[in-house]
Amino acid sequence: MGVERGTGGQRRTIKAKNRGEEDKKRGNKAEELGGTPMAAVRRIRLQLAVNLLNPYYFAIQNIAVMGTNTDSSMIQDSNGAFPGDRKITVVFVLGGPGSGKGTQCSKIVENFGFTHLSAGDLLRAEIKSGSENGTMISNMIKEGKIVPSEVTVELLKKAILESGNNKFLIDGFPRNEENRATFENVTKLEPEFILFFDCSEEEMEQRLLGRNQGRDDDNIETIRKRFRVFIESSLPVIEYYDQKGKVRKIDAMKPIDDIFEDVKAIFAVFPAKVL
Ligand SMILES: Nc1ncnc2c1ncn2[C@@H]1O[C@H](COP(=O)(O)OP(=O)(O)O)[C@@H](O)[C@H]1O
Ligand SMILES: Nc1ccn([C@@H]2O[C@H](COP(=O)(O)OP(=O)(O)O)[C@@H](O)[C@H]2O)c(=O)n1
Repeated sequence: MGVERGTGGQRRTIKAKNRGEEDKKRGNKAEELGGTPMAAVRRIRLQLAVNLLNPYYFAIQNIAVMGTNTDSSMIQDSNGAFPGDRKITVVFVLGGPGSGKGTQCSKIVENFGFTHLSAGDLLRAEIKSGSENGTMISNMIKEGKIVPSEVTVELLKKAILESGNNKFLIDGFPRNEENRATFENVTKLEPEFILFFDCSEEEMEQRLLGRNQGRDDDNIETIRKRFRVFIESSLPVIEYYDQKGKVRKIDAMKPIDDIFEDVKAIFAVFPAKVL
């Protein structure tokens, strides 16, 4: 399956040569935002170094992949005690801004008992919490840029470890190659598949302008920047998984309930939640 941009817009296949370009640009542009992203990464690395001196932290953070099942992984602490023999299932939910990822995730949660982890929601909660990374994250989101992966992966890892569930929809992640590689290195978790919502820019733009959630980034200028980032940085990740046969593409131009019928067919491999 070729991964193409938009159903109704100009269709073009995005080649892997774009991969990494946004990451390079972001590195150069980081200083424009006061050098804060790199400072945040340094802070996290320093914190990790301090944490490694703490035996309890080491015990809960040492995620080991057990067994030979390649579709799912077992995640355990170094003593085999926390969080127990949890078999973790991860589905990445990707698609352009406004393609309907969050809307469909809520329905999957209701019907299939997954826990929904939206990378964007976790980042926005981090801003609200008054975290020292808050200003940097807020600046990146206002610019439609991708927050350094160390920050986002830490938030996802914490949410997974704190959850009692073992099935996760990770929405809006991985958004670039760095997100993907960092998550894989840190958690050793491999997604079951990637649910990809394919929608034209025209439709996504209309939806975002009507979303009305008071988000700083749902204005026309930032929306267009987010579309560019999606094409340059996120589509190559979808192509990467497509080459592994892991992409389940959904026509996201349809009405919400029709889309969910298609989603349900894909999730039929998982047991339905007992209501
Ligand atoms: N299939 C659809 N048709 C029309 N509007 C939709 C559809 N899916 C979602 N929406 C609306 O579009 C907006 C963006 O949807 P959302 O799920 O927040 O997208 P994403 O999480 O991909 O950014 C929301 O206001 C939502 O209610
Ligand atoms: N993996 C991610 C996900 C979101 N983000 C940031 O959060 C913003 C909003 O992402 P989102 O997933 O909540 O919303 P949509 O752009 O999909 O509507 C993005 O434009 C990025 O600035 C990020 O940096 N890294």
